[in-house]
Formats: sequence, structure tokens, C-alpha cells
Amino acid sequence: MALTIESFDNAQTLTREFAAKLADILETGIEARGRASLVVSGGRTPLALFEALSQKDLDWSCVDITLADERWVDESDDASNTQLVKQNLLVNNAAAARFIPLKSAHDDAAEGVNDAEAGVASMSQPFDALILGMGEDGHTASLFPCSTQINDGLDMSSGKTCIAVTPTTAPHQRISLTLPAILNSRNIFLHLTGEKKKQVLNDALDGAAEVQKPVTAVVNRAPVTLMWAP
Ligand SMILES: O=C(O)C(O)[C@@H](O)[C@H](O)[C@H](O)COP(=O)(O)O
Repeated sequence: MALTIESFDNAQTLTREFAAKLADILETGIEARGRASLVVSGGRTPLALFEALSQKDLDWSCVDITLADERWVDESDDASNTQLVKQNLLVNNAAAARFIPLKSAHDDAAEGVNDAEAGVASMSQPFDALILGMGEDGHTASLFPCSTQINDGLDMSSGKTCIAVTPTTAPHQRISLTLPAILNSRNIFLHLTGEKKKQVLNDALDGAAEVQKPVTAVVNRAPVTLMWAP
């Protein structure tokens, strides 16, 4: 396990330093390969980071952005991660970035998996940076321990980049990047705030089964940087 921990005194400092680090990574990717790719998570934690990152002065027209997971709701629904990204990240300078949604017009997430995979395949990979959140049940992206699809999501030989997930402890059908797709990243960040989440992570890393605490499946297999503040 290679977990690098970057702790900050407060959320404001974390936001500032994290946004600067991501901007550097994206610039490096653009310089090296012409385009850069960024995968972000939904939830409440990244809101301030999105706002700070959106103001960074870089060639956003060369940046592709997608989500680590999406709830299968219309973009007009407040639960939509696409809405969250469009309102908070794809603004200011970052409005020039290309957004690749995981959600499509299909009724069910399962029917949308092929379209989501095609979108992801259009991005430069390995992803330059991928940011994960974590729930207090140890889920990351939408790899929920409660779901019947968890083994498929963690299957390193599935050949799939996206999976439909129906959590029983959270609302909405989801679509999630799979574990192999998540790991196909140059820089993986876990973005957490608060003592509670740090404790959940520490407990999970203390030998929990990966299907019970899916965040550990990522940390067990790749270098991950934890960006944390109280
Ligand atoms: O629900 C989503 O869309 C996610 O991407 C999910 O994995 C999220 O990152 C965690 O549930 C943490 O959510 P909070 O930041 O709201 O605590």
C-alpha cells in the first residue's frame, strides 16, 4: 500500500493547494501529450475545489473532464453530478473544457453503460488526474459495498470501464467507473475532509475486506495521495 498523506490546517488551505497541484498536473499533461484528462467525483466535498480550479489560468480547451460516477437522474435534478460539475467547475476559465457525461438518455443506467464507456474511451488515458471521494460506508465512486454489483465493479479482469450500480443504502441507480478504470490514472487523489472520514479510512485500511470497504481496493493497488483537512 502506498498512501501519501497531505494534511492541511483547514479546508481553505487544502482547497488552494489542491487546486494548484491539479492545475500543474493538467498543464504538464497538455505539454506532454497535447490534451489532459481529469476525472472528478460528485458529492459535497469538492464544491470549493471546483470553484478554485475553475479560475486557474491554463488552456482548458485542451482538457477533457468526466466523472468517477453519476446518479441516473436528469441534469435538472439537484442530485445530478453533471449539474454539479457544470455549475461549479465548468465556469470561469474552465468553461472551455470538454465535458464527457456518463449519463445518457436511456431509461436505466444498465442501458447507458456502452455510451458511458464510449465517452470514457474518447479521453486520453491513463487519466492525468482522478479525484475520489469516500462515503462513511467506505464506498468510493459508486462502488457501493451494499450493491449486488460490487464484485463486478472490483473485478480487475472484467475489461469494463463503466458499470451500472444499484445501491440499497443510497438513492438512485448509478453508473460508476470500475476499479480497473480508476486505476488507469497517472495521479489518484482521495479528497476527504473531517475527522470522521479519516477515521473511516483508517479503520477500512486496517484489514477490511475490499468488498466491504471498496476504497481499500484502490489504495491497495496504486499510489494514492490523500488530500485531507479537518
Ligand atoms: O455520490 C457521488 O456522486 C460520489 O462521487 C461519491 O462517491 C462521493 O464522493 C461520496 O459519497 C462522498 O460524498 P460527500 O463528498 O458528499 O461526502
